[in-house]
Parts: sequence; C-alpha cells; structure tokens
Amino acid sequence: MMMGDSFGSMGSSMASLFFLWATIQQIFPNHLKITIKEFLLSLFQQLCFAQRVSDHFTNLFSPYVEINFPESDKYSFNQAFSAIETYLESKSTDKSKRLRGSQVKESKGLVLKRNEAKVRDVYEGVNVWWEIVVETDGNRYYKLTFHNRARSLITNSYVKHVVQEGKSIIVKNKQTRLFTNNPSSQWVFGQNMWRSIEFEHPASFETLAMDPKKKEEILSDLIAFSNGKEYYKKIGKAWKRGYLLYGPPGTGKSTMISAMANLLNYNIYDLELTAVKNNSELKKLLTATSSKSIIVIEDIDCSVEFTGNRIKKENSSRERYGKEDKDENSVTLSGLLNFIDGIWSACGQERIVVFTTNHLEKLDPALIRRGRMDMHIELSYCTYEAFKILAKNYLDLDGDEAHPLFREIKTLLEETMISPADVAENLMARNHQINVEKSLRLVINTLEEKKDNQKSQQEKKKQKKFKMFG
Ligand SMILES: Nc1ncnc2c1ncn2[C@@H]1O[C@H](COP(=O)(O)OP(=O)(O)OP(=O)(O)O)[C@@H](O)[C@H]1O
Ligand SMILES: [Mg+2]
Repeated sequence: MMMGDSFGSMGSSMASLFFLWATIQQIFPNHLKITIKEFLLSLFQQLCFAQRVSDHFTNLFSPYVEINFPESDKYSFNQAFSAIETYLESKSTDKSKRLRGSQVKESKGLVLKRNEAKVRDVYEGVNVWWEIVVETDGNRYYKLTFHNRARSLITNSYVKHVVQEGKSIIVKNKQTRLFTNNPSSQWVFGQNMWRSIEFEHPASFETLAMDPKKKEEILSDLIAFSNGKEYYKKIGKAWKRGYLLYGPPGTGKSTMISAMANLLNYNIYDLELTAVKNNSELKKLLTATSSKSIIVIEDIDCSVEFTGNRIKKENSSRERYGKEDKDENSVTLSGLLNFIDGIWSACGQERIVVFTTNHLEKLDPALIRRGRMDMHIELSYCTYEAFKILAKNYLDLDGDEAHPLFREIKTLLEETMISPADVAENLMARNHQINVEKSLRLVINTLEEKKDNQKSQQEKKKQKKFKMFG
C-alpha cells in the first residue's frame, strides 16, 4: 500500500523526466545533445533523489504507522518475534499460495503453515499488514503497518493479542523433552548439566486407572495452577506447586507424572539425586531448569539423606571426604527445602515439583508437612473403579458391568491387594489379538493366587504375634 504509493510517485517522476528530455531534444536539437546513456544515468540519479524526497514526504504525510519487531534485541532473542512468526504462520492457510509443511510433534501430524513475506490481518474490522524484512546484514524484523486511526486499538490490544496467541500456539506445539542430570564431572563451564531426549509417552489422565473423583480433583488442580499466573502474583507467592505421589510399586506414580507433562505440555526434569554431590550442585542444576517444567525426584525415600537415616549418612559422608562441613559433601534436606520453599524462585516460574515414594512413613516430616508439598496423592491398589478404566483401555469394555465376569472380579478386588500394573499385565493383548474372555480369566486367576498368598501371609503374621505375646 505504501510501497504502491512510492512506486507511483517513482513512475510519474520517470515519465516527467522522459517528457522533459524529449522536449529539450526537440527545442534545442543542436545545442543540448544528450546521449541516451547519459540520459539514463542522469535519470537514475534523479530517480534516487526523487525517491528519497518522495519517501520523506510519504512518511511525513502518510496516515500509516509502522512498528518494527526485531528478531534480536541487544544480543538477546526477542521472544515477541517468534510469537509473531508463529501467529502469522497459523493464520488461515485457505487462500495462501505459499505454504510450508512441518511436523513439530509426531503425534500431531503434518502441519501446513503460511510461508509468505507479507500477510494482511484483520482485527476488529481494522486492516493491518505484516511484512518480514531482511536487512543486508542478515538481521530480520517484522514490520507492522496500520492506519493511524487505529493506533490505540493496535498498540493497546492487537499487539498483545498477537503475542499471546503466538505464545499459546508455541506451547501447544512444543515438543516436550525429558531431561536427566549429568554428573558434575561432565559439566563444561556450566553447560551440559542436563541431557535430554524427546518425550513421547502416551500416558494421559483419561487412561490413568484411579478413582474418578480423585482424578478430577488432581486435573482441576493442575489446570488451575497452569492458569494461575495472575493469582500467584496477586498473593505474592512463587508460581510453583508441589505434589507428593505415594503408594506401592506399580500403582501409576510414574505414569501420572507422564500424564501431567502431556496435559500441560511441560518438560520433565528427572533429577537423579545419587549423581548430585552437594547442595551447591543441586542449586546449579535446579536453576538451570526452564519454566513450564516438572522437576521429579523419584523414590525420595531411597535418598538416605531425607529419611530417618540422616545422621548415619552424615557420618559416612564425613568419612568418605574427610571433611567436617556436611553441606559441601552431600545434598541435604535443607538444600532441597530451600528450593521447594521458593528461595530460588527468582530463577524461574511455573514449575511443578513432584516427589514419589513407596514408603510415606520413612520420609522426614519436614519434607512432607502441609504447605511444602501442596498435594499428597495416594496411588493405591487397584479398585473396581480403576479396573473398569483398565478394561476400557485394554479390552474396549465400557460400562459398570460390561462383561458377566466383572462381578466376580469386583468381589475379588475388594478382598485382594493387586497393583494396576499387575492387572494391566493380564489384560495386555497377546500378539495384538484382543481376547476378552481369556484376559478376564487371567485377571481372575492372578487375583485368586494373590488372595491365597495374602491370606497365608496374614495367617503367618498372626501366628508370630501369638507366639510373641502368648
Ligand atoms: N493407575 C494406573 N493406570 C494405568 N496404568 C497403570 C496404572 N498403574 C500402573 N499402570 C501400568 O503399570 C505400569 C507401571 O506403572 P508405574 O511405573 O506408573 O508405577 P509406579 O507407581 O511408578 O511404580 P514404582 O513405585 O515401582 O515406580 C505402567 O506402565 C502402566 O502400564
Ligand atoms: Mg515409578
């Protein structure tokens, strides 16, 4: 539009110059001889001058306003640039003739994106034009042009809308990654602390077998957390949330962490504490994690420091390093608590901390006191409610009594402790052939076996007690 104006004025300057030359040639055929080459050179010089003057006047009187969004801003990446890029790429591709195919996530299929240097957008009935400009030194910026009339609408709300929309598309399409910490011997100048791989786990809350009410409660807690930026700011608390998942092996603790990551599109930082030498290393590792992430410490009871064996561990660490200062030689409970309590909150926001344990009773009370871990989630042995979810996942059986054998399984589940992992193992199709009857019979057999074992173990315990006190 403005470019069109410039070209128009350029064309009219050229025509008038050519007309001038022809007139001069006719009036003074013998006095002022200019060759066509000289004329073109002069024309070019005139043109450049005319263009500069025209640009100047166009800018001076143009009713249009421009805003530039450079890709980098003083050596740092301008995040608004990538948000704008994503937003523009996502604009309707129906009429676009230049498209780019890309795949950000295997599960999300091929995505067609707009691939044009200039894009027109309409916001609340107002036209705006975006153009990607590449300077001679390779620097890029997005130029936004709009009519001065819409100045306050565009600067106050449209730009904000574009950046927010772009960022949310980035989050949606983000390929989540699973990070694991490297031992400090492999760190190079504060780099290489974490190694990562693409995270492609199919776990979801939908397929997670647990009490539906409890599941709903956790889901809404997670969603409220992820939308809670303003709320956390208002109450003056770091935007973090801690979950303690506890329960016997195979009840879905790790599966739930994967489901959380998939739900929120967060990265997972799986912190292996045995590879961390001391609090200082722990601090460096944690500060190197990005926001929108889940920091996981699995089997926290196995990190001896945090259990009743703390004193024992301190002594042994002193022996190992021959030094007195325990903080220098080991990760301590207080080091970890500092992180949870948000002392290092300045180094990142929107983070979830998850601890898992098989033995809640072994943990130091300081670690699990309310307020520190916001939610304690018990993942228990398989209930009938959980079984129904597994039957739906594995056998496509949907409903309260979707199969006559369900009733028997229900009674057995009430009397037997079996993990969802053990039930799932029996429901798993052999050679991808679902055999409902056979799978359910297998579940019943396993349940009966476990029931007998558990009964005889209880008997033995009773006899032992009887002998001790009797
Ligand atoms: N609640 C559940 N819902 C659906 N599948 C489950 C559930 N619990 C376990 N499973 C199945 O069992 C497998 C093992 O479960 P998972 O690793 O999540 O258990 P865990 O509680 O982390 O065990 P551990 O304490 O040994 O680490 C999973 O891959 C999943 O297939
Ligand atoms: Mg686990």
